[in-house]
Amino acid sequence: MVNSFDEWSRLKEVVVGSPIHYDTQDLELSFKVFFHDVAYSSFCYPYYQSNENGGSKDKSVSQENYQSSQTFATHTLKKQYLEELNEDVEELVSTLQQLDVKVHRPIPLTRSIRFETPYWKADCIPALNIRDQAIIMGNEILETPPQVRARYFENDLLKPIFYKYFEQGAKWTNMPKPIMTDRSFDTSYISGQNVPAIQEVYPQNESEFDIGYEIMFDAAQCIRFGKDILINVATKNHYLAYQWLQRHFEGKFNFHLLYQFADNHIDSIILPLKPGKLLLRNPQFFDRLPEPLKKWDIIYPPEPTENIFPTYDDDDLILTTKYIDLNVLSVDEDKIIVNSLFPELIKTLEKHGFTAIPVQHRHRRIFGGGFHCFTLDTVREGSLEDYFS
Ligand SMILES: NC(=[NH2+])NCCC[C@H](N)C(=O)O
Repeated sequence: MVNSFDEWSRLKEVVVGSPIHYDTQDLELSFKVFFHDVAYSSFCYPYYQSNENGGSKDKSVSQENYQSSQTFATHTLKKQYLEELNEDVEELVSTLQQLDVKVHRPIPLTRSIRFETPYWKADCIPALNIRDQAIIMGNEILETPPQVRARYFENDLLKPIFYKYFEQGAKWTNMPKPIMTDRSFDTSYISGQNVPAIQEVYPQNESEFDIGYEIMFDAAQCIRFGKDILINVATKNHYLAYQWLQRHFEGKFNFHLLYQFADNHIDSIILPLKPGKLLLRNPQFFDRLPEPLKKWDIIYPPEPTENIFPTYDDDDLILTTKYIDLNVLSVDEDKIIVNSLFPELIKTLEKHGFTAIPVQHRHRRIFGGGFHCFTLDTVREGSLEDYFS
């Protein structure tokens, strides 16, 4: 039976994503808006630092590719990375099984699939970062509305699992699905002002189906602490989702709005490891935490260095910050699955009394996720408790 209220209590069942046929990325508006901070600004990757004003990394993408949402460039991911990723994900699965956790897997993609809605076209990606589009809120499976077009049908690959839980009595809800025309996106986060992003770089073409900003939001923008849920809001799209969630869960969960902690996901910034112990990327975030969390023991991880990552080519597209390994998965209040390639983080967690279970994860920056992103904890032992008062 679905039961998951927090990020740390004893894990009993989990879904682990599938990387099979993660072959391409559509470099179109929704992708660029989503990954702006990491892939399309000078934020985190050396390539951009030497190219501050140089614009986009995908040099192959010409201005014409941006002219319409119907045309876009495609980035092909290297086979070697995918094979190595698959090995690492399989190691994660067997580690979880050895820890007595029941592992479910999505339907793997058997081929690349191009699809079309009445409004735009995209290429399916596999259900790999399954933290992003579904959240377990107690006994309820909640599917969140996609923000990247290629991910529109991704959750269908999880349906056999969700149906099994539904048969066992789970509630199962979908937030409204967006039409996702160009103008559905609030790009003011990118401009850094209350105005849309530069239209030459992020052109938002008009469509007869424009209805204004829509609810677009990822589950990974929430972090669960029993009755209390942190929710990162960076755009009007997210704010609408916040309102939807508050109304839907009124009286059951309290949502604490974090304003622009990040562009979207926050599970490489803040992760509770057990009641009273919080992993936080760095002290810059402390002042903006909800008051009750300021009383918790804060564990700051060591600053990651470039040498813990594989060396990538200039044409590889990096989708995460260097902080991605904070994205750990707790098996219980003691055991935490951590990337073996970041031994300094393992030492830090051990110093704080945790048992680190090292699993190798090489290409987290290419595929956009760590162990927390790749998993959906459907059954944990914890219950609806108040950890904030
Ligand atoms: N659930 C996820 N996919 N989380 C990934 C978050 C990665 C985050 N944007 C970073 O670059 O560090």
